[in-house]
This record gives sequence, structure tokens and C-alpha cells, in this order.
Amino acid sequence: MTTLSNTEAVQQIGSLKMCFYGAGSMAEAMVRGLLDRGLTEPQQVSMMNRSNIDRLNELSSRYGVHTAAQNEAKVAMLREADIVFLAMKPKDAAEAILQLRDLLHPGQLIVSIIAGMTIKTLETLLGKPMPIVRTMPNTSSTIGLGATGVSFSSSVTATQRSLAELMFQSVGLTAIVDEPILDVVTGLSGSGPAYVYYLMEAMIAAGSELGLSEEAARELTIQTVLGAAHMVKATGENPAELRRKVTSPNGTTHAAIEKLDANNFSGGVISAIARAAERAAEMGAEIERKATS
Ligand SMILES: NC(=O)C1=CN([C@@H]2O[C@H](COP(=O)(O)OP(=O)(O)OC[C@H]3O[C@@H](n4cnc5c(N)ncnc54)[C@H](OP(=O)(O)O)[C@@H]3O)[C@@H](O)[C@H]2O)C=CC1
Ligand SMILES: O=C(O)[C@@H]1CCC=N1
Repeated sequence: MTTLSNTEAVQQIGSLKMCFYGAGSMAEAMVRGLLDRGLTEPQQVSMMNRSNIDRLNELSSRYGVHTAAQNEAKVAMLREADIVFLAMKPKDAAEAILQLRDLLHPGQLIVSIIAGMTIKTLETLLGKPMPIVRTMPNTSSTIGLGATGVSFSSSVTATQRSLAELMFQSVGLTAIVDEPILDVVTGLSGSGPAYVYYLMEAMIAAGSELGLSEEAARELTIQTVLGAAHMVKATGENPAELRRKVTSPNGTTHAAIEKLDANNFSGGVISAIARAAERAAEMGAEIERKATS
């Protein structure tokens, strides 16, 4: 088995044609991240969707990538791609993959970002052996700060592993995990940006309601979240220890955390992540049912 050096992998990725089947938020996040980091060029990237031509026009004018609205162009792009990213919603996945499978060949690498869908279900839908990388990225890939869980089917070669890992590393951090754990990754970091945004929404609302201008509340919230994340990373200290340092006995933070505890903040977050992971598995089971019916 050949593993590639970083330089070799970067060179190889630049020469590969990538096709995004599904052109929504997550596909855009990946494309923007890969282009901004110089890992590929717009002419190597094609994007297609089901029917939204305005969206394709927006993507081609924003990034200079190829887009295909007509069937003939879609077929050509899919056939010539080296890497096919599956980036449609789980509810659309079975039908979409059945439409595409006769165009694919085993020399291509399939990269799925679809929540919940297992490698086994994807193999059933594809109907032929193909190397599959199942991933769970997040939208922060747009700015190179993504967090992606990655699993491989047994037929993915060492070279393909290096290429896939580098693609996702170029847009953030990667964690290689056993496939069932990808549902946990989905609950934690796939959906995770939304939890942080939700917290920020509440902080901004509180600041405004209590007398700050909307703008000041927003700027103070952004800097607070940014600073806290950087502190955890830069100091290497546990969040619990850093929290302790903010919390003076009987002070303001103590009073605030009492309120959060009274509202089961920690338990709420834990059960939210567990429920998201469970939902990923449910969505995977729904796709499996469609694949085998
Ligand atoms: N958003 C996120 O934060 C994350 C999402 N994911 C996963 O990424 C996937 C995409 O999510 P997201 O980008 O949010 O979804 P969007 O709804 O933004 O995009 C879905 C895309 O799939 C296209 N599509 C649907 N059916 C077909 C089809 N039959 N053939 C071709 N294209 C089709 C849609 O086209 P049209 O608009 O024309 O219908 C649209 O471009 C999901 O499976 C999700 O689980 C993973 C990690 C994070
Ligand atoms: O909400 C969802 O289903 C997708 C998967 C992870 C983030 N968004």
C-alpha cells in the first residue's frame, strides 16, 4: 500500500476532477474552502443539483466552477469526475444515487457527506463495488475551520485515504473514526455550529434587551465566543478549569451559572447531542429502507 507525502497528495488533488452532486450549503462550504486554500482550481470543480438553476448560476459566478443544469452536461461531468461528492439531503439520497449509479465506474472515489447514510447502504444503492469515504464535516469548512469525522470502506486504498484526509484537513481538522461513531460526530460537530449560534443568538438578545445597542451586543458576543474557544486551544486547559477562573465565589458568573443549572443547561446540551446522534441513525435507517425496498 502506498501512502503519499503531503506534497504528493497536494499535487494529486490539484489534478483531480471533483464533482459535487448536490449544490447546497455544505457543498458550497467545501468548494469555497478547497478553492480558498488553493487545493484545487475552479476548472477542476463541477457542481449540479436537482432543479435550482438560479443557485447554479450563483455558484458559477461566485466561484468560477462548472455547473450543469441539463442532463447531458450532468452525465458528462459525472462520468469524467475522479471524485464524486454526494451532498444531497438524506431524504433525497436514495433516489438521487439510483439515478446516478449507472454513470459511475470503480475508478472513481465516492465521498459522502450525507448524515446517517451508512457505507453498507451506499454500497447497496451503488450496486457495484466502489471505494467510499463517508464523512461528517461542518459548515465552518467554508473558512478553513471545519471539523470533519471520516471513515473508509475496506476498498479505499492508502493513496485514496491520504487524498481524502488532505482534502478535509485543508478545510479544517479531521478525526478518523469507526463508522458507527460518525453519528456521534454528527451530533457533536456536524450540527454543533448551530448550537453555538443558538447560544450567541440568546446572548445578543439578552444584551440588547438589557440596554446595549444591537451592534455592541453582537460585537461583544462574537469576541467572547472567539476568545473563549481560543483560550481553550491556546492554554490547553480544560473548559471546566477555565470556567472556574472566571467564576468568583458568590460573584456574577456564579449567579449566572446557578440560573443555567436551574434550567438544566448541561443536561440539555448533552441530551441535544445524544438526540442528534440518534436522529442521524434514524435517517440512516430510513435511507436503508428505501435502498432495500
Ligand atoms: N448543512 C450542514 O451544516 C451539514 C450538512 N451535512 C449533510 O450535507 C448534505 C447536504 O446538506 P445541505 O448542504 O445542508 O443541503 P441543501 O438543502 O443546502 O442542499 C441539498 C442539495 O442537494 C440537491 N439535490 C437534491 N436532490 C437531488 C438529486 N436528485 N440530484 C442532484 N442533486 C439533488 C439540491 O438541489 P435542488 O436545490 O435543486 O433541489 C441541493 O443542491 C446532507 O445530507 C446533510 O446531512 C453534513 C454536515 C453539515
Ligand atoms: O441538520 C442536519 O441534518 C445536518 C447534518 C449535520 C448538520 N446539518
